[in-house]
Amino acid sequence: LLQYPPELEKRYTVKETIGSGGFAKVKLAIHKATGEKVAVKVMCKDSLGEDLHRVQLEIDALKSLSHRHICQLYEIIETPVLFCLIMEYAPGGELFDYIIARDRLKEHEAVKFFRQIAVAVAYCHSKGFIHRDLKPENLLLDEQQNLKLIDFGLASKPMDVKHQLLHTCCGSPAYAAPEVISGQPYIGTEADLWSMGVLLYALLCGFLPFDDDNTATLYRLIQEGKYKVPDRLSKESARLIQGLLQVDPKRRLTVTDLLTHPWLCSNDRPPVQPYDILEDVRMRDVDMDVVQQMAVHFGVSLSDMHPLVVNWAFDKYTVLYLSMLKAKENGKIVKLSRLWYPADRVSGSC
Ligand SMILES: Cn1cc(Br)cc1C(=O)Nc1[nH]nc2c1CN(C(=O)N[C@H](CN1CCCC1)c1ccccc1)C21CC1
Repeated sequence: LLQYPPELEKRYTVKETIGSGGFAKVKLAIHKATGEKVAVKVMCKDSLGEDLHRVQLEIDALKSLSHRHICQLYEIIETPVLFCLIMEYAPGGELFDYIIARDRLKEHEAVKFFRQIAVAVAYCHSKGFIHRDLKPENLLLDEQQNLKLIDFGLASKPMDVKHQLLHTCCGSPAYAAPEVISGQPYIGTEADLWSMGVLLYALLCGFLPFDDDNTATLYRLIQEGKYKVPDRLSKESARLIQGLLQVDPKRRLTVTDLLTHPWLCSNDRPPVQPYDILEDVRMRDVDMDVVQQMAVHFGVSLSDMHPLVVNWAFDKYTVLYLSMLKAKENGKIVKLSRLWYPADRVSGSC
């Protein structure tokens, strides 16, 4: 790959590639100031072609979404030829590989994961975003075996998320809703819920409900909406899958039905709290201890540092604040070294 931007090299040590697909490459990197691992999604502008607008969609979505089950955007470094998205690193890899390694998940583990996915999708919908590509490949495991939703490149933000009709047929065919593949205008939230049904089936069975090498056959199977339910599935889980894999989107469960479904609140798990869906790191109070450490690091006053953090510019202040917060939540003590090169000092009063 061509040389990385100086801005990236200065504050990150770029390591090996951990993912490559389509028009992007994901590298592991170390955030020098905190020692924390991050993932850098690098995209060359000139090889993006008409995918450039997808990157813009993904950036807009990621800048608006901040939730514990969505892979957090930390910093954006853009040059005339490159986009570099510095993002949260999930060391557990893709949920897809996790399922394959175990054949299929036990019910109690599927409940745990599916609840996290449901809360993440409910949060996205509440912020007006449709993911449109929900599948196990787009769910990563973090160090605590919790899920992080990624790949918002197909996401869309219709004005009225509940009623605005979408037209683009996109996402992976096996997870696509009947109304999406039939080319009719469809409501994004309803299409995401169908994909959740396919996802839940894959978690519990280890294979797909609708699968065929021939795409035309696959489409027919999806539009018929007939699939086999293995006997070993519990009645409750089979009923939930049936509620999600309704060919008629008007008969399909909504995300609210989903969050209150008995199967999700089984094994004495408390019902999902409204906070779980509204949580936004930015709406939480700013952690003033972290801001104070940053002020010392940059050699400025707390009152100069605070506005730079709550500015959420996805710049070197945003990544430092979020990286420190994550380390703190993981019980790690991060000692920020004092900056010696004045050029890096905060511009303005100092
Ligand atoms: C695979 N793996 C194994 C370990 Br250990 C860690 C990982 C890993 O990927 N961790 C990780 N942390 N944060 C990220 C990743 C991967 N990653 C990704 O965004 N990964 C996606 C994976 N998509 C799934 C279907 C098609 C591609 C990707 C998108 C474009 C190009 C390459 C990769 C981010 C940046 C958000």
